[in-house]
Amino acid sequence: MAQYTRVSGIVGLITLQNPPVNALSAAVRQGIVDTVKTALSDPQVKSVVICGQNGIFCGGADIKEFGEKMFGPPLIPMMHAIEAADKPVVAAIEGSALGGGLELALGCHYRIAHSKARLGLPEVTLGLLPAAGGSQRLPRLIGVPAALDLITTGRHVTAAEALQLGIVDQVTDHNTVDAAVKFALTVAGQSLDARRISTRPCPQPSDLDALFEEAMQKVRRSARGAIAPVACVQAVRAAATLPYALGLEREKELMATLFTSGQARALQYIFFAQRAVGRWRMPSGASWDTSKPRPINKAAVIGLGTMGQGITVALTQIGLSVVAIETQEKQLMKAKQAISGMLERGAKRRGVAPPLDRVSYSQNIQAVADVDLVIEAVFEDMGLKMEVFQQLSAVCKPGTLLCTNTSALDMDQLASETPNPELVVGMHFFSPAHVMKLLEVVYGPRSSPQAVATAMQLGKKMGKASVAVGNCTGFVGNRMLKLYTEQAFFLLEEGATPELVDEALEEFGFPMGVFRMSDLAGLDVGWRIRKSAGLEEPIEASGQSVRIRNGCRYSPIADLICEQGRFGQKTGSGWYQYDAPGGRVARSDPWLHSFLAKYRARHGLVARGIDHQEVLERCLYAMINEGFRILEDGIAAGPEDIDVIYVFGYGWPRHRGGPMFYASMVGLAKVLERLEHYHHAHPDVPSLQPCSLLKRLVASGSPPVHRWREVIKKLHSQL
Ligand SMILES: C[C@H](O)[C@H](C)C(=O)SCCNC(=O)CCNC(=O)[C@H](O)C(C)(C)COP(=O)([O-])OP(=O)([O-])OC[C@H]1O[C@@H](n2cnc3c(N)ncnc32)[C@H](O)[C@@H]1OP(=O)([O-])[O-]
Repeated sequence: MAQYTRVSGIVGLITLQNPPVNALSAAVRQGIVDTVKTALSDPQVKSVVICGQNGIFCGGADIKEFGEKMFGPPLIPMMHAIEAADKPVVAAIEGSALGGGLELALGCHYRIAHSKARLGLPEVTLGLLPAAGGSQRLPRLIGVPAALDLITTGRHVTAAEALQLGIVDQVTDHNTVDAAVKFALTVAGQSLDARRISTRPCPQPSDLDALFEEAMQKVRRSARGAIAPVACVQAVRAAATLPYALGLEREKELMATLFTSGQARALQYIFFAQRAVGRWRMPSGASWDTSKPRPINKAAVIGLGTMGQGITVALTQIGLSVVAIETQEKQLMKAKQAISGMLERGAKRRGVAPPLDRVSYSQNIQAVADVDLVIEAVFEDMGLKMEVFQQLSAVCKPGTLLCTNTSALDMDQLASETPNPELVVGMHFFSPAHVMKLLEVVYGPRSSPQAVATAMQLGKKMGKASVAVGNCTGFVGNRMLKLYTEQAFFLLEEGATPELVDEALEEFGFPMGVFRMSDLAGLDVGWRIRKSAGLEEPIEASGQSVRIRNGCRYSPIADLICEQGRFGQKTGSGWYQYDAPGGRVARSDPWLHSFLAKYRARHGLVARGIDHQEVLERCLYAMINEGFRILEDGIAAGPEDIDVIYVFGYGWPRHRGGPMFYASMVGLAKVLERLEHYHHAHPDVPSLQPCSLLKRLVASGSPPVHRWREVIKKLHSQL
């Protein structure tokens, strides 16, 4: 829908109306076509202004229409009609002008933006490219290098940067529509030839081939198998080498290769999943729209190790006053320096003053008496954490929310240490806490919906992808990761090498394979968790094989190399070799290969050929199977929760949508068949036994992923 009015006597004002972001749905496109025609044929009108309702210009094409049959006027002729107009058309940009929204503005003759506006062509983040002339007009307006940067990254630019790049003609701090109407009055009757961007020649970079070669190498390196960034480079190249009309044809061709691709569907699924997880629901029925968060003005962080420091920075950067507690003086001094450094660097990037005065430091837990929320981030030891929660219960004012950053321990056991377990939730950050986007908000059986609502809102304010999950060992992310890693260890026993496993996973799109990631994180972390889970080597006298734990197959390989002091990068060797402790470059290690050969010989294991397909099926399907168990247990409310956790916290390649979406793309029947195949081959590995929810979904015809919540709900209602 688009509304037409005449203002200031001679200016036709067209207002896009499609809340919340004025997306270019079929109805909006029809509205634009009609109102532009009205304005151009209205003799009284000398110039036109296009703006958006509710302080936002336009969020682009309507992504919700992508899966459906397209109807209504197409975008490109609509943009051409505006550009070809014989009256100046001015875009009044407030809030956002993104994707088709910016392309609409590029079809106009002038662009006025509010100083807080954000502009960009983020189509690549949806597995697409700017397909309404944007890949042809933007290079003509701002040059090839700048256009390549914006189109291949999809990043949003501020109004100030848009002015500097030449995307907009004016920036205002006042009412943008008024400014645009005033501007439209001044350009009425002026020639528009030079303002029609598509008619301009594209500025030619000095060495075009070298520039595009470098751009293509750059996107191929960072894309990790994503196809849209490559197509974006090809589209911009068309702008630099072809006349506009032929370039537009090329843009259309390339878009056709992307539009129906699995990657585009995966990326658009994640776009909506990221928004869906904000509409959280607990098994009790309490949910985001029935639970009011508490206001949080002052917070505290207990324990200033790496995680505590990052959490302090994340809280301070959103304007909270933070009390940072560390009992060890030396560590406190070290942390103070690190936190100040992170705050200064963050402030410099945002061009603001560093909020150092918002953090106060103390060794005395009494200092948290007047805060609204506490996040405990001390060493991962239950005894120590229980002590801290006892102290907090004694010190904190009534109603203070007590949160733990534990990554695997039972947060409900900690709640038992307080008189108000309803005020206890987990806030599981990922390292570095002020950078990583994921936050698992963990609720126990006694956590109040208000406590969950407060933690979720705080997460959103910190710019986190916050996901509400139930309390269990490892919550969602680490619980699934355990099965992924376990299969990788079994594959080593059966003949694989760390290199082969990592190669397969990195080819799939993970930034790092399981063994390189483990060397980065430190093998001792996993070793400590396995020990605290009682998985130490059985007493020889027990006669139990070292490769059996609790009656199930177990691989002690990682424990054995930890016993050698090989903890990964930090010790200079782990699954790979490094030049020195702290080295970053992983090199194959002959010692480890001979260790594996001796290990297999000692346990009578015969190495066999293992290909990439088996690595993916074993590691990913075991993880996915556990994902179905998590849904069955109600620990996660829907597949979107699991997929957002893996994409934003565990490096799952975004263009593959997340483990559960990937399973739906592969086909649930295929995943079930392969799991049954591997479980038959490895009956002593219960995690390979297909989950009943998976079987139920296959039996009910493998419904699409967005319909799984219904099946799960029905399942839970029958339980
Ligand atoms: C031809 C052309 O070349 C091509 C092919 C294209 O143009 S492809 C499209 C390119 N455009 C984009 O990539 C921009 C995508 N949107 C955003 O980045 C953000 O939304 C925002 C604009 C910066 C606002 O952020 P926000 O934080 O204030 O609100 P929100 O929670 O994100 O969004 C509020 C609600 O609006 C929904 N929504 C947002 N953008 C939408 C869009 N383009 N289409 C449909 N729905 C959209 C969103 O799902 C949510 O719904 P619900 O969850 O409430 O039901």
